[in-house]
Amino acid sequence: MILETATETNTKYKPGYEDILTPEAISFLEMLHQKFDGRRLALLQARTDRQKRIDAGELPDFLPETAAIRAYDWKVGSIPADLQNRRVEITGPVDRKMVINALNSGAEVFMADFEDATSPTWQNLLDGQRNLRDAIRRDIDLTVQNGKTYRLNEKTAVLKVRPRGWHLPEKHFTINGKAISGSLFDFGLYFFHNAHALLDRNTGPYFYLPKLESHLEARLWNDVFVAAQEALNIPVGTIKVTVLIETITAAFEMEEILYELRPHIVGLNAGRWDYIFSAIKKFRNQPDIIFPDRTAVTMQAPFMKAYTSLLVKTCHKRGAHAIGGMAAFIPNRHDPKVNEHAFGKVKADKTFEAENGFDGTWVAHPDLARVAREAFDKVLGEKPHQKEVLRDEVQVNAKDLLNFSIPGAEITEAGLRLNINVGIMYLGNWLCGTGAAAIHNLMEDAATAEISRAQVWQWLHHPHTKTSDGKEITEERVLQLISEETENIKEEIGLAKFVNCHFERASQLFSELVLSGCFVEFLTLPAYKYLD
Ligand SMILES: CC(=O)SCCNC(=O)CCNC(=O)[C@H](O)C(C)(C)COP(=O)(O)OP(=O)(O)OC[C@H]1O[C@@H](n2cnc3c(N)ncnc32)[C@H](O)[C@@H]1OP(=O)(O)O
Ligand SMILES: O=CC(=O)O
Ligand SMILES: [Mg+2]
Repeated sequence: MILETATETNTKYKPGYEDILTPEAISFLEMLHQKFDGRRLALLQARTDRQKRIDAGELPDFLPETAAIRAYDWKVGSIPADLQNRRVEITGPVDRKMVINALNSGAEVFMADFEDATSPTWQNLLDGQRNLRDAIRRDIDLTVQNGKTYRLNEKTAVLKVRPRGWHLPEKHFTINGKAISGSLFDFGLYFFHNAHALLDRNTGPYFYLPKLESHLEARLWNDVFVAAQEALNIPVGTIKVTVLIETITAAFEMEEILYELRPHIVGLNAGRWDYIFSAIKKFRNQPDIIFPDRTAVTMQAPFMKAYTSLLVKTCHKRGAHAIGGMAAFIPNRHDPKVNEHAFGKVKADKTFEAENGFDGTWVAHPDLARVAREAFDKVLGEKPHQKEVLRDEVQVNAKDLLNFSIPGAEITEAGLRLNINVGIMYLGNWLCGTGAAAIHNLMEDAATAEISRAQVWQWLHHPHTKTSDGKEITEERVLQLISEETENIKEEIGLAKFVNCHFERASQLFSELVLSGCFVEFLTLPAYKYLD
């Protein structure tokens, strides 16, 4: 193993977890940090600079300087046998029970999530690393309080891991006084401990990459992978990744992202929730762009249809898989009516994706795997994917990607109230260490909650925005609704949870996020200071 730590380092971290934070693993993280953190910070600055240009009226477009990449004939690298059929991928946090349940769910793939579905407490992250390490080695039996035991089935899903996005620091692990990036921390520890073990088991180190905003950010990941593989004497190209196209700027650089990562990339995923959030965020200061109620921004909205069709076309042109996103409807084993509703909604969503040319999709809950499978089986039959469907008829231009009109949709009082309720509910759960929760029978995570708070911000900061009843959305009105919804939440969850999980703080944080004159880039950034 070649681990060069070029300069003296003064590394500090929270004690405990010595089995994960071994001296060798720490050297590996130091190497990644020293080599790549400067570039990461420069790319984050580039995001800020670009936002200023967008605010000044510059609209995203396909890049003239990379026209050759889009014009020439090339394909992504080889795709391993166990990533050929990805028709159902379950996602979930890295909690021990959920890891076992997800691996046993019957889905082809399990994406273990350190990102949207995880509140990044030190304990969640390090326990998560342990859980994945043990799962790979099939040493993960568990008995819970009620006596129920969990162990892995003979056949389990293929494991992928989603590290945090480039913007998040890991404050509990500092090198020369600087927090390491959450991305490098999550990726680095998982890769260091498991890459060889995965290869010994005829699979590989597979990842999902979230929230990229440009192909230069993809280039950084590619360079990280090359360095990581070289350090562990693993052939370059062994790591395989799927990139989430979940920012509006990345939608204009899908070919370039595939190109930058071509030794390592096997697919793109349509991360719909962050995509909607990104559209609201990037154009928040444009006076003529305003989004209606969250429930009205569906996959049938023109800009969502344009982006998903282009994603399928781009992937298939380059030999990559196109993977669909998350329908947020969650079943409830104790309520047949909720179940029926969720199954119907998910069936429609997955059928639309399969017919649109996607090769597979995400589900949020084990009980949804069957519904998604049926929809994809119907279109794929025995084939592992449908990459031969080139979608040549799809002609999507910049105007289509930026056409945010949704005919007939409105901003309503109910939509405003729901955004406030969900935003506070989610933040309270997150502060309490839970990164994904069923709220009003919908899966809520960091991406969906971002939409809720970004909408309230936008409606408040666009002058004279009114709900459909003609009433203006003012600071006083929003504060009144926040106060009412905080009381409703207290009643719903009970005083003990309200107090123990700091829901009052969640409510305060939500107010600050929506009232702030400056839009806060990610809600997880200010909230992170409260996490242990
Ligand atoms: C926008 C995006 O980024 S989407 C991707 C990120 N988001 C996610 O991954 C969310 C994934 N889903 C979840 O976390 C969960 O389904 C939730 C929180 C929404 C609901 O979870 P619960 O309230 O526990 O659901 P429910 O009580 O119906 O669960 C029934 C069983 O299924 C298990 N289960 C539910 N969802 C999952 C999952 N995604 N993975 C594994 N097991 C699961 C539960 O652990 C429970 O197991 P048990 O019977 O052995 O105790
Ligand atoms: O990560 C997925 C999304 O929809 O956001
Ligand atoms: Mg996301």
